[in-house]
Amino acid sequence: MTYLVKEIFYTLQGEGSHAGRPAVFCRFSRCNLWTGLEKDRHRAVCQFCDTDFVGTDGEGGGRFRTPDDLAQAVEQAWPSSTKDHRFVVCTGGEPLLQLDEAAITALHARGFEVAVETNGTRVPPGGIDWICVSPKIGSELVVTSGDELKLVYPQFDGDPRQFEHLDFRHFRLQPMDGPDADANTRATVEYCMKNPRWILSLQTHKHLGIQ
Ligand SMILES: C[S@@+](CC[C@H](N)C(=O)[O-])C[C@H]1O[C@@H](n2cnc3c(N)ncnc32)[C@H](O)[C@@H]1O
Ligand SMILES: Nc1nc2[nH]cc(C(=O)O)c2c(=O)[nH]1
Ligand code: SF4
Ligand SMILES: [Mg+2]
Repeated sequence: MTYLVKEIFYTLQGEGSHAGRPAVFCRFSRCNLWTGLEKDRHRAVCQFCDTDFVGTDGEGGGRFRTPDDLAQAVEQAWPSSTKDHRFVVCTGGEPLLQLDEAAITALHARGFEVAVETNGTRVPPGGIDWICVSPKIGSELVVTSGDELKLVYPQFDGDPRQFEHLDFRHFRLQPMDGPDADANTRATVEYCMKNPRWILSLQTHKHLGIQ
């Protein structure tokens, strides 16, 4: 199994329940809901993606031939040799197209707690410590339990109530970034205030000007 990775970098988790926590981000290449090419965006299942996940040419990116090669690259991005508080967020692209149990085991062996950001269309391998599912309207959601459900809002036909029966500990609503970001943020604040089951998730890294 060769892992295709767009980039690996150290920053703060910007979103969701772990916002503010130092983390290495491992951004896998490729997604099953969009090619990542602008020419295809209008016909993609997921059309609002804010991320470049094409190729392996980003900071720290590359092709990693073994689980341990991947874990070593993640460890290299962590700032200290102590194993305290090590945290990696596997994202993408869609990380569950590539992340397997062997990679998770290798990351654990180097002391990392492993979180995943997924669109919820692929069954996760065992061993993940924190699963954040962000459903995309128009795709089939197969991951119906996890730690955090983080819905980008608003999505056409995407009434948040349709997810409330699912088995997640935290329900988060994140304003859709893009041309209507300000209006989407106001709508998200209003929705959370009217429906306190949902807690606002801001993309704080974008406001902080960090990766
Ligand atoms: C780029 S995705 C990668 C992980 C996975 N493919 C997924 O969709 O969850 C990481 C997170 O960014 C969110 N996201 C993507 N585009 C966004 C946008 N325009 N505004 C707000 N959140 C966005 C996704 O919903 C997801 O929670
Ligand atoms: N700082 C920071 N936090 C994030 N949380 C989720 C991200 C993602 O792209 O998956 C992301 C990201 O790209 N940067
Ligand atoms: S599913 Fe995730 S990575 Fe794929 S296009 Fe949508 S937001 Fe981007
Ligand atoms: Mg991002």
